[in-house]
Amino acid sequence: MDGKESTASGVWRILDASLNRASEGLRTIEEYARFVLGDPQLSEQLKQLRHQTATAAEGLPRSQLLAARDTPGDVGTAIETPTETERVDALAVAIAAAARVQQSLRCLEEYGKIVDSGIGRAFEACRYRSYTLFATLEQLSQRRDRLADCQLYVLVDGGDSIEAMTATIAELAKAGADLIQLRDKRLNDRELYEHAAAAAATLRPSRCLFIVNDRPDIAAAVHADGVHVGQDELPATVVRQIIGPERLLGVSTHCVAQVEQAVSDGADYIGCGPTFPSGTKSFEAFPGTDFLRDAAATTTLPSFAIGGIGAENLEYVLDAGFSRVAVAGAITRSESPAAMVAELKQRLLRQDESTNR
Ligand SMILES: Cc1ncc(COP(=O)(O)OP(=O)(O)O)c(N)n1
Ligand SMILES: Cc1nc(C(=O)O)sc1CCOP(=O)(O)O
Ligand SMILES: [Mg+2]
Repeated sequence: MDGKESTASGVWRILDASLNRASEGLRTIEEYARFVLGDPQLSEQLKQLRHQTATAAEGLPRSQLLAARDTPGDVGTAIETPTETERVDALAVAIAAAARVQQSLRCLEEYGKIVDSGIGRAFEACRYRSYTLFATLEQLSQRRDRLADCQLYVLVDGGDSIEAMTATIAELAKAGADLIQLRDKRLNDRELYEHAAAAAATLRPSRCLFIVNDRPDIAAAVHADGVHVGQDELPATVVRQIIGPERLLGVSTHCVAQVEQAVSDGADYIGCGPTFPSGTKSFEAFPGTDFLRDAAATTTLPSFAIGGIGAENLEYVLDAGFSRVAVAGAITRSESPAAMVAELKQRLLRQDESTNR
């Protein structure tokens, strides 16, 4: 082989190896989105990118790629970096795969230009698309991580004053509430914003997440951790556009069809209820614990049972397969809110340990 020929064969070997690396990496990431995150939208988008990459590769004759392949003669197969053999968790696997995909797409783009400038452009489009998709994957994974250990969600209203409300939520967070939602239908926009800003500032140094009910605009304005919307508020997909990729999005569900819709709309968690008659909000129908069982069988998304739940009926919720609850009256109407938070939390944690969630 003369110098020219060996350069040409080297280029085909790069293209062959890069194509294999890109498609294997994309499949690795797709499996994470599908089986770990269980996110239908992201899985579909990753699949589309895998297909787009395969389409871009149609410009590279397969016979030529195969003819240039020489795995035993590859001087790089024996080179291993220390980090290559270590992956701490599934996300680390996906992130490492994402880095390999981007490097491979860049190689395909640059060396593909030698074959045909159109091929370079096709792989460039794949690379740009991968940046956005991989960022979405990491952001989604981070949101899920934040919720992973959250079990007790407390809904509070604005109280008699901002000072009284912040004192209450600080106490609840200290006692073990994992998430606190500001839900107050009496306040006007300005008042709600001021209460939410104070609540967000109070909880920011704690490990307790702060969620605003109903209002994505206010959640974003006060830098809350997330927003919760029901079936009568803006659609979840629109809410996501308002709050961005980093904030949590919770959706109320009352039947299995709504659970499925919330999952496909990209909710980070769902509320499932009403479970029992509630002193906080009146309902005409109660899907009850049957719905909790159905919801638990439908999704792996963090799911909080809600509606009339307290120490006296928690066992029925736990029996239905839930180890997460959202409560208002059981805490706020208790003589000792902090003690009630501690009691519910302890029982939820015990349930979690026994079922090894
Ligand atoms: C955690 C959680 N689950 C359900 C709800 C109820 O939301 P929605 O149906 O929108 O009713 P309102 O709370 O707005 O009256 C919730 N707020 N939180
Ligand atoms: C606001 C709300 N939404 C529900 C639903 O099922 O969607 S139940 C509910 C009331 C929650 O308060 P309490 O714990 O006092 O019953
Ligand atoms: Mg609502």
